[in-house]
Amino acid sequence: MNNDKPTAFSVPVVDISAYVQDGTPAEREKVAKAMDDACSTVGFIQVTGHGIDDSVTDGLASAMDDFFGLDLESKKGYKVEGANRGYTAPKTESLSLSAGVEAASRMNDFFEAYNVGVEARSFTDLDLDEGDYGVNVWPQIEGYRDRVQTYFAEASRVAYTLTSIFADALGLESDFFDRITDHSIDVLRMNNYALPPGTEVTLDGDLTGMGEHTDFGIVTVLWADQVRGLQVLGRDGAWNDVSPADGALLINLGDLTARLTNDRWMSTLHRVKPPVVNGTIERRRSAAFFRDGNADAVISTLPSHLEYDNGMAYEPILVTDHIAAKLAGSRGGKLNAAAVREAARLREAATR
Ligand SMILES: O=C(O)CCC(=O)C(=O)O
Ligand SMILES: [Fe+2]
Repeated sequence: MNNDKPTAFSVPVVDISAYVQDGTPAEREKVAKAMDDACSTVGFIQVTGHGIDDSVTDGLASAMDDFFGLDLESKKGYKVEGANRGYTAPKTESLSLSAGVEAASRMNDFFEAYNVGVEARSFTDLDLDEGDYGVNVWPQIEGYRDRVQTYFAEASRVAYTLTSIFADALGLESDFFDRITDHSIDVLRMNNYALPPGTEVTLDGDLTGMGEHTDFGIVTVLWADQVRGLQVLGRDGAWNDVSPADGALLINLGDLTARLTNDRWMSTLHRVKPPVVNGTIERRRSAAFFRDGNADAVISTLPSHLEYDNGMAYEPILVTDHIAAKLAGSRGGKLNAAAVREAARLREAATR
């Protein structure tokens, strides 16, 4: 069976304006219900009514173009060893290792990325470890930092709105997520999928833009341009193309939310395979804002979800330990043996 065949798969659209603005309790209840359905059936959602102005996303896209347009040597000047920050050159990461499987092609992913995020030092009243968060480096490009930080603040606001909706949808106290995300490890990974000019490609089968993986944390707010490439693993085990509708943001759940809900809400496997057009790949851009949770928070399955999935609950896990094991896979080349459930789903998809 061909895994790449399009199927009748669709990503639910949820309009969150009742939470962004002052919606009535009844309007909010409808949103929370739609979110619960989407999170328990697909794990990827198109979000409209988020309130991020086009000028802000245009600013982000232009900042990304300015940086990725530099020559490789200049970009490499912004590499940061041992932290999830700065420039990642093509083929230095392998996301599938974070999900516990070797890539079929044994080739690292060809995306390049630039990461910025929340720093421990911004919480002056807390004694946090800088190593759990990371320290930003900023390219010497006029207005880059402003444009990226403006988008970052907006993505953070949307992530906050989303976790308020999650609390209602899961029947939790309204401050449940605030308690585990009020000094969250948040990272914005700006991704560029492009091959160096002149690289000829004949087949796209073995080219991995970004290997199959689940996101690590609580929720991801994903801005992507409309070039094809993102594929999501459906419940039926087939890979499905996904691209955002005009003005919509994609959101998806990470492993920590799957742990909270004992997999009733899905941390969906996804990967990127940009299309090959006229012998080269079509350039594609995305920016993933990850809300990973407080480094010192312990994530345990919610009592209301312990019986889901035959009573097989996850062990409680410290956020920083979980993220470190995932990063050791994607950035450190070390197979993540703890990703048992993700690896099993991937192996099953590979047999189809
Ligand atoms: O490029 C995309 O659309 C997805 C990126 C992604 O999955 C990630 O950065 O974790
Ligand atoms: Fe991802």
